[in-house]
Amino acid sequence: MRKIVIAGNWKMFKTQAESAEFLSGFLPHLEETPSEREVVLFPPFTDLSLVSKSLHGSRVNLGAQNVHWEEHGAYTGEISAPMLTEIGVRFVIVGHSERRQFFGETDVTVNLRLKAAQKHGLTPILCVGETKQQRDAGETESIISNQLKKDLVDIDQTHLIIAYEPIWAIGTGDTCESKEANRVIGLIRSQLTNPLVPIQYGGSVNPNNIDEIMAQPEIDGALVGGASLKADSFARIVNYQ
Ligand SMILES: O=C[C@H](O)COP(=O)(O)O
Repeated sequence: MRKIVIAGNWKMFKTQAESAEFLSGFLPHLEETPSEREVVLFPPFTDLSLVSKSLHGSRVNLGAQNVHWEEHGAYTGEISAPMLTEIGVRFVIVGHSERRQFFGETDVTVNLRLKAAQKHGLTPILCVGETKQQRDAGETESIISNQLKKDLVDIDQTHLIIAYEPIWAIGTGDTCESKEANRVIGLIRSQLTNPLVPIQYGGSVNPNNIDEIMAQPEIDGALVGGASLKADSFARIVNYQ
C-alpha cells in the first residue's frame, strides 16, 4: 500500500509570528484527518526551530526546502543535513523547479543533495517536471525520464518521495488536468525500481481541485504552494474527500 503525503511548501513566505498564527488555526483541523495521511510542512529556514517546537506532539511532520550535500564547510548561505535533523526536520524538498531555474541547481547537485539527505535519515521529495515549451514540443516524457535517470543514480528508493510538478502549472492557477497528471505519474512510476514510492502532484492545487486530483489512482498526494499558506485552505486540502 502506497503512503499518501500532503505537503505544504511555504517557499519564501511567513515570518515566525505568521507561522505561529497559521499553526493555531491549522492544527485543530487535523482531528478530522484520516490517520494514514502523512502531513508535512516546509517553512522557510528561519521558522524551522519555532515550528518544530510548536509541532511537538502533533502528527504533522517538519520539512526543509533545501539541503547541502556537505555536513559543514565554507558554503555561505547553505544549510546541512545534521543542522536540520538536530531541530526535528524529517523531510526535505530537492530539485524544486525554482531552485533549478533561479539558483543553478543541476541534476548533478540534485543527486548529491538526495544522497546527503538519505545518509542523514531525511526523506527527500524529488521534484521533476517540464516547462510549457517542452510540453508543447511533445518532450514531457523525455524531459522527465532524463531527470529521473540522472537524479536517481545510486539513490535508495525506499526512503524517497517524488513530486510531479509541471512548471507551467506552478503558481499560475493553470492546474494540469487531473487525468493527464495521473498519466504522467504512471509513467514516472514505470521508471522506478520500487513501486511503493509515493508520487505527488504539484501545481496550483487548491481546495476546489484537490478532491478530483486525489481521486486519481496513480496520485499519492500533493505538494502545495500558495494554497498551503492559509490555515483554512490547507486544512481543506489535507481533509480532502
Ligand atoms: O512546491 C509547490 C509547488 O511549486 C506548487 O506551487 P503552487 O501550489 O503555488 O502552484
